Amino acid sequence: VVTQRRLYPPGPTTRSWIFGNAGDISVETQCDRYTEWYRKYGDVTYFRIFKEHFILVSSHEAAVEFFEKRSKNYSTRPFSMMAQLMGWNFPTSFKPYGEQWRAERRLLQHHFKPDAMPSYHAIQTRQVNIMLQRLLTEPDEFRNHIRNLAGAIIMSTVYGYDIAPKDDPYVKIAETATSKLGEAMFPGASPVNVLPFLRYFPDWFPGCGFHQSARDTKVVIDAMLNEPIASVQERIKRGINDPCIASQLLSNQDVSIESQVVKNVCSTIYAAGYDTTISAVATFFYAMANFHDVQLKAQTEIESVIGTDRLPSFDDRATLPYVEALFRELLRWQPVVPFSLFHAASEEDAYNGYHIPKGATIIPNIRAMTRDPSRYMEPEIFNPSRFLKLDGTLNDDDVQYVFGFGRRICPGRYFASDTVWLSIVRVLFLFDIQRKKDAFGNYTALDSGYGTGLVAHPLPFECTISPRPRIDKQIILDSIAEEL
Ligand code: HEM
Repeated sequence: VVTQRRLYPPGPTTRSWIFGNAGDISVETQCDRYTEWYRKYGDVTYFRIFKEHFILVSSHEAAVEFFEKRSKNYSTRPFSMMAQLMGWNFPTSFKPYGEQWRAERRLLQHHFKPDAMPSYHAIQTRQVNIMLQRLLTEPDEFRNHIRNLAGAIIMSTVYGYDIAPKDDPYVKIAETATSKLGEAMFPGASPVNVLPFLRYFPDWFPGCGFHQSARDTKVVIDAMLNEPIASVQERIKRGINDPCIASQLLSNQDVSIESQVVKNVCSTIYAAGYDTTISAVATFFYAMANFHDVQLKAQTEIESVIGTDRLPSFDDRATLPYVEALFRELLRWQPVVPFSLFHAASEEDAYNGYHIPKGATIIPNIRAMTRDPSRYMEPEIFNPSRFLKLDGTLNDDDVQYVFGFGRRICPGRYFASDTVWLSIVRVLFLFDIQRKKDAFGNYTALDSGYGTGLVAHPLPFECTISPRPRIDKQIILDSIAEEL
């Protein structure tokens, strides 16, 4: 009997039949390896780690084909044993395609649809202003101010809770839980992800140190799910009804929503929205210090449209095309989630004659799409003008693909866009961001590079943030105080 061997898409040769490409790739090297593989093998690449199949999708066209045209088959998520042991399987983001996911996703979409956005503008404006005030007094602490901005906006929107300026207990819990995410999600990061039977082996067995890490994380995740929501329930009992998302979900009269669903949805917003917002705003400071001419151009636009005696606000967004282009370039230049969240194939499939096995993990290589030379000339250069037509108006590349694809596209994208846009336009208005100078008065190079986690952050770097001399500080301080 002649059986035909199924042909997988092209990809690196395996090291051995058992290991596949395990050892070729790690959390630290994945970015370089993916780049190398798609350049060598094309936009749909196959590799294997033990018996797990992976398909790396590196072009926008292929991503649209998989995740949008064939979304029925590619909208689920891969299973991760480590995520399950840690308790990191609660977020909507990691749930398999199905009823549970659909119910939670519906609630997220309801609260984050475009016409719900103005209801969050007061919170976003207030927190951006707090960040401006802190930048005036403690500019070198800018990374902390950004973390506070992101944490405060989400905690206030979701739980109606004002975080403490330093060491807030809820923020600490969420940060600890999130720091474990790489271990849970990256295929080779924990042995139990590739050899799930290891979960039945005791702690002392070689390679089973993951048990302790899983137990520790589980405690933190339980706190993240339960503690903030308990405080909202407590306030509702006392008759205090904040207009936050949690209290709306808990006191919805029309449909009773299971309390576990409320906890999942609220914590998902934190888990998905905190680190991502921090990354985008931190990249803004990094890019502005590195590409000072871009900063000047944006400031010139703001000054000519708005003047110097009032802060820009959401209503000004459509009148500032260069700032909008800068915002898009920020998302393109250093994509916040370079390899998105992995999708998986529900059923086997064929693509260009190649076999896609059932259960294969599909990796959207967003980073490669942002560096496609046929779309973006000199992709490593930060150049907002690539999003402008000759007449200075915006072109139709709105880089939405950095928020993912198809049925799993980021439901928080409008909210994130508003937070990041207001942050950048107000910081540009008020401050000059520069590289540091050395002892001889020369600007020092700024090339700290980026971390390798699920969410890409610029590694620690320094810059000088000083109020722009053309802006009357007092007028601004007064208007900030009015909006607080
Ligand atoms: C600049 C900021 C952000 C970026 C670049 C970003 C990007 C992404 C990406 C790439 C995905 C994966 C989509 C896919 O699987 O195809 C995603 C999923 C998700 N994002 Fe965001 N995100 C951001 C901010 C936010 C915020 C602020 C929230 C919450 C308000 C949020 C909530 C979610 C959720 C819940 C999912 C999972 C959706 C699902 O699995 O159905 N994100 N995001």
